[in-house]
Amino acid sequence: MSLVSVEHVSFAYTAERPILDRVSLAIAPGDSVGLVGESGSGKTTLLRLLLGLARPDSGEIRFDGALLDPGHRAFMRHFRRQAQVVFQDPYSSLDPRQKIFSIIAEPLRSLRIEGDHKEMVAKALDAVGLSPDAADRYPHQFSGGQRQRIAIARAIVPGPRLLLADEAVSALDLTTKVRIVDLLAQLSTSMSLLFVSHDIGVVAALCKRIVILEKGRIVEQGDTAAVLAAPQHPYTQRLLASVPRLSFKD
Ligand SMILES: Nc1ncnc2c1ncn2[C@@H]1O[C@H](COP(=O)(O)OP(=O)(O)OP(=O)(O)O)[C@@H](O)[C@H]1O
Repeated sequence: MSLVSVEHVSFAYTAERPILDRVSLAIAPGDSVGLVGESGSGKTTLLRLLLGLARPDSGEIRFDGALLDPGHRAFMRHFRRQAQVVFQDPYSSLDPRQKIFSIIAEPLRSLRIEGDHKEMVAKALDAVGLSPDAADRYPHQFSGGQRQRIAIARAIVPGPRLLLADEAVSALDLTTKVRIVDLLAQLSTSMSLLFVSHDIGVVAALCKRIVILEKGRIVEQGDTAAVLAAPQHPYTQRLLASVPRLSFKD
């Protein structure tokens, strides 16, 4: 069974303009899926629906077989522990007044997860390649790449089964980007990953499957290497033509 299934989902912010049009995709346990499309294609909107921050106008989203219903409080509490998100900007996503321990432990507090928070935070820091003493410092004492590691640690600390990443490496310089992609690749062996990006090259390096979104419609999806080796849709061909060199995930 799929961990996430999106079936014929449509959504509009205003009546005049549909943003998502009958979108269907599935994420299996252990899958890494790249959602690619140009700016304005609806990637973040789909992510918002997947997080239960908005409700589809039609169609449905299921998590582990159960309907994702933003109005169902008990379900949403369970769901929030299972699905965590990392955003693009490692500067604005961390509260500058809080120490790293408090930032990473936040989901443990808000989700009322019991246990030794110190130990859980230390494990999360270790998983993202930061030393335990990072816990006592403040965000301004870290580089952009390190801040993104902290944001990832905060996302994985409750032990999610699904990690959603929205342009999570787009703001980073090339070397840092490669390191964070490596970290996400490593994490994707123990959880499902939905990686939203306009950068098809990064998706090729990280994701087993790729979904191409154009103006709110999925125009192509499948095994990343297969889709990128022989793109069927002109939009995918155009996106690919703008990337000079790709290395495929095997
Ligand atoms: N709150 C909103 N109210 C009205 N329109 C919105 C809202 N949020 C997004 N939109 C519109 O929906 C469309 C899709 O936006 P979305 O952010 O989902 O695209 P995207 O593919 O994530 O783009 P980007 O890569 O630039 O972030 C855009 O045309 C945007 O202007």
